[in-house]
Amino acid sequence: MENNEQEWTDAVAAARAFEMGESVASPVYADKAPEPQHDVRLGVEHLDLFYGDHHALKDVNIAIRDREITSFIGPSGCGKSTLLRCFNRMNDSVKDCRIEGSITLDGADIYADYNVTRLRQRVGMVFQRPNPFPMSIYDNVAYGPRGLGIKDRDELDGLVEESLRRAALWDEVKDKLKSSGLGLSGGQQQRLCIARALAVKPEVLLMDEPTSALDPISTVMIEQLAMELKEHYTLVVVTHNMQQASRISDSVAFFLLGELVEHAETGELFRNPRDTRTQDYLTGRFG
Ligand SMILES: Nc1ncnc2c1ncn2[C@@H]1O[C@H](COP(=O)(O)OP(=O)(O)OP(=O)(O)O)[C@@H](O)[C@H]1O
Repeated sequence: MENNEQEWTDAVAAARAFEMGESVASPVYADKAPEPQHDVRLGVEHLDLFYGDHHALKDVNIAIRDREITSFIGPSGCGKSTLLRCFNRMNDSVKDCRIEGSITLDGADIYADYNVTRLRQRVGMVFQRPNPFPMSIYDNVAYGPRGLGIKDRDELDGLVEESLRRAALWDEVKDKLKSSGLGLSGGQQQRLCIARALAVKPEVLLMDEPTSALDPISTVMIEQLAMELKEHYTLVVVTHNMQQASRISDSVAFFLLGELVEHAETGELFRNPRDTRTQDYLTGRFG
């Protein structure tokens, strides 16, 4: 399946969810991970993930802190998106995907007895390519709340406006809320998708290469937006863009071949990587 088809399928699956009610040692530097400034929101312990026989994540341990931006970097195929998708169980629908270990959200194991609809309401996702639904701007944002049973027009109006404001799009679209979301520019569409994710009042926002399909100006807008959003949300961002990771992240995790090699404060990781594999990647020796 093409990537964008997969993303569309995932986005629809997430939205629909609202309607239904080789063996590698532990991360070398796990003990030197950044000192927590904020509470741990997502905790990953001894996570192994297999796609059939393929061991895609290997004994991953990481703590994702609240109201910070954590970026995942690493060469293509190292497992960044796979881990991101575990956080709201988007891999559940992947045939032959199996996980071992635990992921907790505020201490509760999301792979134990956890309501997946509730999980996807608390943990929203923004994909690489903007994927507005083929409906009006208003209906795109109201889609999730309606799926959660909100019917009151004033309440929906309030949620739509608040979400579009938070996504820094309100001023640009307030006079054309009935127009199709597909008529917006790429950067506006991505902000619309962020507004759509915010409308169900999530606590965590996952972003999978959210700017890789955008022009530089739209990229800057999304980066600024992400930095504003972290005041209220926990953000996890997959990016191939090292400058972006260094600009927006509080901490950065470097993955290689399914292993979390190093997780450190952003300045520390870029200035003083502890693992030679991280150094080699950052200096362009591979990847
Ligand atoms: N649905 C799937 N079924 C089988 N294998 C998969 C599936 N999704 C990913 N993989 C494999 O798992 C490994 C990790 O993939 P993943 O997409 O998580 O990597 P990534 O680091 O996000 O890569 P990229 O930067 O290219 O997006 C790769 O070898 C990939 O081919």
